[in-house]
Amino acid sequence: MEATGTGFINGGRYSNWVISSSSTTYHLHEESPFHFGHLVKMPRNEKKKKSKSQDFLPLVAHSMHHHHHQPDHDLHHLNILNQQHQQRQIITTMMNHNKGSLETTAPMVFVIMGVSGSGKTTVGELLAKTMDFGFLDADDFHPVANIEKMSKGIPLNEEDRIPWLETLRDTLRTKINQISSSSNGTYGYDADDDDKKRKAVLCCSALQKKYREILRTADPNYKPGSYVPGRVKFIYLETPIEVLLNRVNKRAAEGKHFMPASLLQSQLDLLQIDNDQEKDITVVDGTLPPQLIVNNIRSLIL
Ligand SMILES: Nc1ncnc2c1ncn2[C@@H]1O[C@H](COP(=O)(O)OP(=O)(O)OP(=O)(O)O)[C@@H](O)[C@H]1O
Ligand SMILES: O=C(O)[C@H](O)[C@@H](O)[C@H](O)[C@H](O)CO
Repeated sequence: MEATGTGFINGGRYSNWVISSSSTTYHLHEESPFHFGHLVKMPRNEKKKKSKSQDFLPLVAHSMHHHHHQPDHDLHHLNILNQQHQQRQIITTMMNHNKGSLETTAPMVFVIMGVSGSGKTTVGELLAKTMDFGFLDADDFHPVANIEKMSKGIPLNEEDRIPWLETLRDTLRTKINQISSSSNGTYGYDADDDDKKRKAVLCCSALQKKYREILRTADPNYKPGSYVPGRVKFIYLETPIEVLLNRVNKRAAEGKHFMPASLLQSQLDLLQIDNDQEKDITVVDGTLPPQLIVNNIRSLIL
């Protein structure tokens, strides 16, 4: 992902900032009467036109707005850290436009996703440890029947997955509500509070777009079907089949995991990534050593 400024930060207002990932380009723009920003995909021809005026000044830009009616909710910032010419990191709190009010949408839950063997647990645990985030493994939320089914080499179907995903959604929602409410309004030290404030990493296959949509709705402000980046963020571990087969065969031979290697193909068949619409998916190279993957995740989205 990289930030390309095609405009300027002007007295706390931004205009024409372009944020792009390899496959998608978004355009932050203003809408009157309030200066809220939201993300819209920029048409390709506009992308070309704009690129002439791109300005790669190394900068730390910070923009904040207060909406005069609801100061607490109308805060929004855009932080852009340009480190080197080629390597830019974006830390951005995206805006949600919801009936005229603004909400901050800093990610609170990071879903590490991908097929079996892509390294979700390995990377997720390391990320959580490094960032001092909480750690959740979706496998721990499967009913016994699902685990038994997979152990027998039978892929789960929709009826098996939906209730499981709904349980995960509810768990994430509790987490998001805890973080939101513990960050303000309380005084004095509460031993539980530190834990409640911690963001979370969830490892979950989340293979299909509709499955991810269930997890997105853990964010109480997420409007289903809108695909506006919210508090749930996805990180996809992209790993080629040869590497996956190697890993799951090795794991099966060691008898370390309930998931047989034979189920990998069924997972690959289901895998669906809609980068065009799903702006909240960050793709990382899953073949690197775990520590490097974690570094990449941190530099891309944290
Ligand atoms: N980046 C990596 N480099 C090398 N080996 C890895 C990497 N990530 C994971 N592995 C190895 O691959 C195997 C699968 O990893 P892991 O259990 O983390 O994957 P997973 O996506 O959580 O799988 P599942 O969905 O089946 O639980 C393990 O043996 C692990 O040690
Ligand atoms: O959706 C699914 O088919 C399952 O969740 C699987 O992805 C397993 O849980 C996981 O891969 C094994 O650890």
